[in-house]
Amino acid sequence: MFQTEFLDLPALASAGGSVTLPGSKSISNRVLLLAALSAGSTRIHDLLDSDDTRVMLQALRQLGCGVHEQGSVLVIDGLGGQLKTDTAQFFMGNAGTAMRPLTAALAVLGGDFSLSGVPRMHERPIGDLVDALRELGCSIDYLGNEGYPPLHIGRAQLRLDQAIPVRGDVSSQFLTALLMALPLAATQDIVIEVVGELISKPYIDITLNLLQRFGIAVRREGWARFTIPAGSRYQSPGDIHVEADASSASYFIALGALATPSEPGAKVRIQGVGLDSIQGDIRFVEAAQAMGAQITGGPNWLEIARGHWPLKAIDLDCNHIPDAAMTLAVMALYADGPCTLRNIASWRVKETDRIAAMVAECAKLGAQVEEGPDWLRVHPLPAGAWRSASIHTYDDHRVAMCFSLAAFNPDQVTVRIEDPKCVAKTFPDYFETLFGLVQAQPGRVPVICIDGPTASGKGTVAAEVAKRLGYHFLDSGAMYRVTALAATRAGLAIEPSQEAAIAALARALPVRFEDGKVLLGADDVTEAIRTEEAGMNASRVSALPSVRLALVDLQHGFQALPGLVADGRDMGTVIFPNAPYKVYMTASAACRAERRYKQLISKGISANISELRADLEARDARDQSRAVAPLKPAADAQWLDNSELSIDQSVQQVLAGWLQRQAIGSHSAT
Ligand SMILES: Nc1ncnc2c1ncn2[C@@H]1O[C@H](COP(=O)(O)OP(=O)(O)OP(=O)(O)O)[C@@H](O)[C@H]1O
Ligand SMILES: Nc1ccn([C@H]2C[C@H](O)[C@@H](COP(=O)(O)O)O2)c(=O)n1
Repeated sequence: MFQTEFLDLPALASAGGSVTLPGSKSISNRVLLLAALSAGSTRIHDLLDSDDTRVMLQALRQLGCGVHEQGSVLVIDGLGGQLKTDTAQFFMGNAGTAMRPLTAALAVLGGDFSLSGVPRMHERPIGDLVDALRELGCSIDYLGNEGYPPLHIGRAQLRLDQAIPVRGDVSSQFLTALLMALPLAATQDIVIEVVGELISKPYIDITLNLLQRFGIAVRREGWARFTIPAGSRYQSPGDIHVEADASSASYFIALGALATPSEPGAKVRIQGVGLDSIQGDIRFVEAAQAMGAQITGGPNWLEIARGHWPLKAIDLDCNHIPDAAMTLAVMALYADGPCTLRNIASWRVKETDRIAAMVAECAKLGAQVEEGPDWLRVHPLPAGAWRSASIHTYDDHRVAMCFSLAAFNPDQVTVRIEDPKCVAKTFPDYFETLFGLVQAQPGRVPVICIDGPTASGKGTVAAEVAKRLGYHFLDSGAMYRVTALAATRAGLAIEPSQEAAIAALARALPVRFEDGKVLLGADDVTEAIRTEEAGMNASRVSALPSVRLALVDLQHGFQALPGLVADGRDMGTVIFPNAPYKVYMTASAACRAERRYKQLISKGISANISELRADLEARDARDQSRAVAPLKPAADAQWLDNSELSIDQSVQQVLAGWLQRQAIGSHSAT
C-alpha cells in the first residue's frame, strides 16, 4: 500500500492482463457477523482484509468470538446467539457495514454497550435505524448529536407483536441491520415494514441470500414487507466463499473501456466475480456497456475491451449501483456528451458527501459539472482542456480509486491523488494492482536522476526521495559493486584484459534487490559490497566500456510506474538522458571524507580520515576521467552542493525542485 502523502499518476495509455480482486466488503462484513451469531464454526474463504473488515473482526473478538487464521481461511467460532460479555465499548472507524448491523444485533440482545467511530461516522445518520429498534423495545441513547453515533445500548424489552417500521429511502443498511438482528429474537413471526421507497435494493438481495446460507428463510412481499419466521435460528453453513468485490471491479471495467489494448487483442480480465454475482454493483457492467465498453463474462470472470470511442453519453438512474456509479462520473469525462447520474441522494451521506466531492474534483481537472440534491451531470473534457490537478480524496477510498482513471486523459497531464492510503478501506493494494495492468504513455514514467561524486549523500537522499514519492529506487553503484564482487569471486582480475569475461558475467548477473538487501544468487552481499575496497573495485570495473553496456538493460528495467529515483554517476547523462529532473549532488572533499569516516566508524570499521579523503579523490578522478560515461553533471542538471546541509534539508531541496517541475494544482508538497 502507498503510505505517501500523495501519489502522482503520470499519463497512462494502455492496459491488458488479468487481475484477481479482493473480496467484497459488503459480503465480508455480513458473513463475519452472521458467522459470529451462528451456532458452530464457519470457515470463511477469500475474506476481504481491509480497514472495515478489521473493525468488524475486532468487535467480534471483544464479544468473545473465536477468530483463527488457518492459512488463507479465517475460522469464526460462533456465539450461537448468546453473547459472552454484556459490557463493551466498540470503535467502528468509518465502517458503515459494521456500525449499522452490529448496533441492531447488540440492541436486540441487550447489554451495556457503546459504539463510536471517526468524526465522519458521527456525521452519518443512524436515526431511522434507532427509531425502528426503539419501536421494537430496544434501549438506545445518543451520546452526541440526536440521530447520529456515538450510541449507548442498554437492556431490551422486546415487543414483537406489531410490524416494525423502518425507513428505506436513506440507507438500505438500516433494513439489512434489522434483517440480520431479528432472527436472534424470533420466538414468533416478526414483520418489518419498509416506509418510503427502498433504495439500493440489490444490497437487500445480498442480505437475504446470505441469511438463507445461514439458515434464515425470510419471506418477502415486494420490497415493502419482510417476515422473519418464528423459530428462526442461525446455523453455520460450514464453509463459505466471499466473492470478489463488484464495486472494486468497476475501476477495472472502466479501465478496459478507457485504455487502448497493451497489445493487439489484449483485454482486461477480472477474476473472482462474474455475471452471476449476488452483488448489485455487478450491474455496473450494463452501465459500462451502455457507454460503449465491450464486456464478456462467465460465472467467476469478466473480460473488458475498449468499444465505442469516445464513450457514449448516458442518462442513468443509478439507485441500484450507488457505489460503482462514482466510477461512471469519471468515465463521463471521456464521453461524447454530458452524462447525468440520477437518484444518488445516498452519496451525500457516505464516507464524504460524494456528490460535492465529485463536483469539486472534476472541476479541478477542468470539467464543467452540475449538481442537484440527488443528481450529478458531468460534461466531457475535450483534448486541450484537461488540467493537471491534485485530487483531494476526503478519506474516501472510492474518490481515490475512481480518479486514478483520469490519468488516461488525452492531454497527458499528471493526476495527483492525495492520501492514497485511504484505499485501505476496501482495497489496500489498489494502486499496485493498477500499475500491474497499465502502461504509461511512452517516455512518461518519470525518472529523477541524482548523480555526483562519492559520499556526497546522493544514495541516502535518493532513497528518501523515492520513499516520499512512492517511487522505485535504483542504486546503480550497487550494480558495479556486485559485478566487481562477482568478478573477483570468479577469479577474474579487474583490468582491461578481462573486460570481455567480466562483461559476460555482468550480462547474466543474478542480482536482486529485495527488502533493502542486495542478493547475488542466493547470497546476501549487502554488507560485502559496502567496503572501501569494494567501492574502489567497482570504480575500476565501471571504467570498462563493455561492462557498462552490459548493465544498461538492467538499469532501464527499474523505470516502472509510478516513477523512479536513480542515483549514480551517469544517470542523467547516459542511462536516462530524457529524465525530467536531474540533480548533480556534491559536497567538499573534506566534508565527504568526514561523512564517510563517520559512516565507517558507526559500523565499527576503523578508518583514517586523510586516507579516506585520498581514496575518494582518487576514485572521483578515475570516475571523471574514464573514456565512457564519465562522472559529470548533465547539461540540464540542477547543482546541489550540500556541504552545509543536513540530509533532511537535501531531501527537501530535491523534492521542492521536483514538485516545482510537476506544477500540479496548488498542493503544498513536502
Ligand atoms: N547532507 C548530509 N549531511 C551529513 N551527512 C550526510 C549527508 N548526506 C549524506 N550523509 C551521510 O554521508 C554518508 C554517505 O552518504 P551516501 O552513502 O548516501 O553517499 P553516496 O554519495 O551515495 O556515496 P557512494 O557514491 O559512495 O555510494 C552516509 O553516512 C550519510 O548518512
Ligand atoms: N552510475 C554509476 C554508478 C556507479 N559507478 C561506479 C563508479 C563508482 O565509484 C562505483 C561505486 O559507486 P557507488 O556505489 O559508490 O555509488 O561504481 C558508475 O560508474 N556509474
